Amino acid sequence: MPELVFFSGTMDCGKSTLALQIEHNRSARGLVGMIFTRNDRAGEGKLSSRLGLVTDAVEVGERADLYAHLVDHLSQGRRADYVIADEAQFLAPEQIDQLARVVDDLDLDVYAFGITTDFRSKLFPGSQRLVELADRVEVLQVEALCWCGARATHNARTVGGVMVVEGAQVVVGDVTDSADEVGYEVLCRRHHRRRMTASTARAAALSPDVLPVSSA
Ligand SMILES: Nc1ncnc2c1ncn2[C@@H]1O[C@H](COP(=O)(O)OP(=O)(O)O)[C@@H](O)[C@H]1O
Ligand SMILES: Cc1cn([C@H]2C[C@H](O)[C@@H](COP(=O)(O)O)O2)c(=O)[nH]c1=O
Repeated sequence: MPELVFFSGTMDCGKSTLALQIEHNRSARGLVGMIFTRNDRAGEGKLSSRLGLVTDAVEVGERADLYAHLVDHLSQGRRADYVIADEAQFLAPEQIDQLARVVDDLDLDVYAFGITTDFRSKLFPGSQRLVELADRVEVLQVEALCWCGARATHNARTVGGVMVVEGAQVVVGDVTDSADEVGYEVLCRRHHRRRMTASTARAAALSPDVLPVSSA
């Protein structure tokens, strides 16, 4: 039975790498994938991993109909044996419904990859719809780690290493600690709640005046 699978995790946990591996293994056996993405850091129409691999992909516009795109593609006599959708958190809920229809009506497996929650730990609308509709939600096995060593479960947005909690939901960026630009850092829930990034923790450790963090 074809499935809609949502591979979810924090930033930097290997989602795009896994997407590229799935693509590689299937294409090595002669299968042809339809690869969708939206707002990849490497630029329009790219699916890229931090390990340096990159492949071409169809850039999904805000109003694109993914089901119609596949029907058009197939009715032109072109092949698609499975579908990959990276950065799926950026898709609209209707586009996730279209992916579910691809599974049910076109009998294709759809593998969607994305972060579940934003920098405020709120669900992205696309990810919410995936959790609602997916046959399976898979958490990636390679753990991203918080600076404290615990499993990272949350994404923080930073400016100069300092966590911010206000701003637009979508700001394309990387897990970097840049002085002025927006960056991201993965944290465990405890340190996300306390707004404690690696650099604020370092600063606190160096300050003799700091009191232990309360349990509040
Ligand atoms: N230099 C490196 N050596 C080994 N692994 C790396 C290196 N750089 C990144 N990685 C791995 O790649 C992962 C990020 O992969 P990527 O597919 O870009 O993540 P995601 O799509 O989830 O944001 C990191 O968690 C790490 O496991
Ligand atoms: C937390 C969060 C992230 N983003 C952006 C930043 C990146 O461009 C992508 C995630 O890509 P990755 O391959 O999973 O690292 O999402 C955002 O726009 N808003 C956020 O709150």
